Amino acid sequence: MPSSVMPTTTGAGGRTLPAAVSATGLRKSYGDKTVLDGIDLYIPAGSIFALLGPNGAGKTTTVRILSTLIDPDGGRAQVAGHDIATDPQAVRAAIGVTGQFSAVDGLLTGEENMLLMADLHHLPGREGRRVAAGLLERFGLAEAARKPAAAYSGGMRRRLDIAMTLVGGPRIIFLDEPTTGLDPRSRHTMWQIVRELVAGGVTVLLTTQYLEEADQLADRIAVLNDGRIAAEGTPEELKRLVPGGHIRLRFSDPSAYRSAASALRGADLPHGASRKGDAPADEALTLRIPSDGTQRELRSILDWLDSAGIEADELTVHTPDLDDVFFALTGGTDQSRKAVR
Ligand SMILES: Nc1ncnc2c1ncn2[C@@H]1O[C@H](COP(=O)(O)OP(=O)(O)OP(=O)(O)O)[C@@H](O)[C@H]1O
Repeated sequence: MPSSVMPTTTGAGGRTLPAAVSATGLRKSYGDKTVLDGIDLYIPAGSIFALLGPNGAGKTTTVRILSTLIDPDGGRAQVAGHDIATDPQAVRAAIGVTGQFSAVDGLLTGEENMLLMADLHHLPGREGRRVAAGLLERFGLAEAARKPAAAYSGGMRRRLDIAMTLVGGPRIIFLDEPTTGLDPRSRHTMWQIVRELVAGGVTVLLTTQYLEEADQLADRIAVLNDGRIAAEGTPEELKRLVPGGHIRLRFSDPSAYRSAASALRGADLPHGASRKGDAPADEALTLRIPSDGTQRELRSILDWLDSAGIEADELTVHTPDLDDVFFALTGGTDQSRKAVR
């Protein structure tokens, strides 16, 4: 395939989706330590893809390979339609990368940092100033633009870092742990920034140790563990991989609750739900019916509720959260669970 042709796949409705990033069989070892043991990735243009994994899983190594900072020992990858091995310059021209170690120079002001990037991208002076001012404004840094970046908070530095990445107008952005160490407010601001980037047509590959972050942002998630992709899919698909989903019925009338609970005990529900469905003794008057969360099962449970004359005041579907998935897939201990949160 010529290096300028983007690989494609057939998406929903038979549409052909161009890949912003595609990789097959990426391998990397340091000495006798295998860091990546054959990674395949497919990231459609205009989407957010999260590489989720514990410390040392190989996330940064993957980003460094895809951004041509290091060579893989094996496998192939294309970024923006360019082969990382044969056309690294074109790859670099198409991407922006912000890493765990930021490019921000603390001695320079925010504005000076931006203008330096504009210079690096050979923007003429006036155009450079216009782009810099626009991005500083967009990222809420206009007021602090004349202050040295060393005086910025962690969240401001991270925003400046992304603003600097955007000076060259990249169509694909790699964000390596963009919110590690940020407080909840700054993390939410960063999430909003990522969403806006993608709304503007940019493709984002982000690495994260935070399950909630992947859940909030990503169209698709790959769980990286021990140098391999343990599972890949939409957040909802991943959550369906592990048990723990249920339908919750809440009643306000205690007698309706009691009769529903007794009907449920004798019921023959899908998914073996009936016997376990008689929820905890419950002051909140709720019943839980185990469910895999699929449309088919939900429909049959609703049909059964109708036929049994059960009408709850509230019905909610609970899928297992990514915590459940992550620890099922990575075999994490309580110790690593703490480290990952
Ligand atoms: N240059 C190197 N030399 C030797 N080992 C390395 C090198 N770079 C990475 N490693 C090792 O490769 C493994 C994966 O590292 P990587 O930084 O890709 O993980 P990560 O998933 O990004 O983890 P973290 O969340 O801690 O950043 C680690 O065990 C690390 O020590």
